[in-house]
Amino acid sequence: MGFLAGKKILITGLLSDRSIAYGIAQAAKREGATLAFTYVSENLRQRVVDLAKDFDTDLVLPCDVASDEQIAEVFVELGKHWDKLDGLVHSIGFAPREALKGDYLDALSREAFHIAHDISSYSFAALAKAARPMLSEGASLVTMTYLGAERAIPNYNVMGLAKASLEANVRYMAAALGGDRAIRVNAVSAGPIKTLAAAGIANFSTLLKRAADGTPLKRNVTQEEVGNVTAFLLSSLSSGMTGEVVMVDCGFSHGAGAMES
Ligand SMILES: NC(=O)c1ccc[n+]([C@@H]2O[C@H](COP(=O)([O-])OP(=O)(O)OC[C@H]3O[C@@H](n4cnc5c(N)ncnc54)[C@H](O)[C@@H]3O)[C@@H](O)[C@H]2O)c1
Ligand SMILES: Cc1c(CN(C)C(=O)CCc2cnc3c(c2)CCC(=O)N3)oc2ccccc12
Repeated sequence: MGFLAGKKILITGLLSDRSIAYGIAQAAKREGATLAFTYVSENLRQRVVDLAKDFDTDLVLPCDVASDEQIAEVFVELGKHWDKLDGLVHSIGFAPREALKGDYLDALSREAFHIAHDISSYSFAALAKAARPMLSEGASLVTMTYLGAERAIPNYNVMGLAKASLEANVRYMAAALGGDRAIRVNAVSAGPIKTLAAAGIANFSTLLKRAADGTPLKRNVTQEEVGNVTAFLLSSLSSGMTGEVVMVDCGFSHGAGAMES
């Protein structure tokens, strides 16, 4: 019997088999959870339906988090299949590509700031607001953040501000939901991983190598490892944790190597 046996969990952000959401789904399925997924746009539906087959589910719903209607519709539709939701995984981040390269101020615009915060931070609270009526006693919400929230990492730029906002969101959502059915809210801060969101980022391979060399474990973290910690945060094994950001980065952020980078 896995430690997520009988849990009904909605996972957003599944795009490929390299997605962090894919690693999360693998761990959650292994631990006995029943899964549902969302996809951002119609052209990606079949791709996500096919990926969802790896997790024995055909519950795959459209959700562009820029749309309040689509967010609301997710939980109306989900409510037709599940009477309660035990877990929600927010694995969504986006800023206009041109904002993630070069000098922070040169790359910054009001629109890039707005989009990054809307899609990468507000969306987590928006999903929680819409899910709230169907969340079970002891339900757990988890989002994905990055060290760029705390440190000025070259090129991460306005995404760092959005992740800082997301981490504050975790604390305020935990405060709002804790007294209400003991619903918990936490974040996993993952080290760099070569996913589609990382593709096309200038010098990403250098960043990966530097991260591996700079960590106590001398390697990069994997989707599976992020998935295992996320599954733990989704389960009652983490019942004493809420409002927390957990580093899953092979020790990079606390290791001596971080000073050299
Ligand atoms: N890859 C890394 O190095 C890394 C490290 C730490 C944190 N993260 C975070 O992990 C999360 C998942 O990213 P990933 O690395 O798995 O890449 P990914 O490209 O596999 O996933 C990103 C997801 O965001 C979704 N998305 C983008 N805009 C959206 C919108 N408007 N509505 C709904 N969904 C939207 C995409 O469809 C995709 O599924 C992101 O929050 C990212 O910031 C990634
Ligand atoms: C690590 C790291 C990542 C991975 N990571 C933690 C992320 O959070 C990915 C963020 C991201 C957000 N928006 C977009 C893209 C990536 C690329 C495609 C696009 O058009 N928009 O992205 C970086 C960008 C610059 C520097 C480091 C990194």
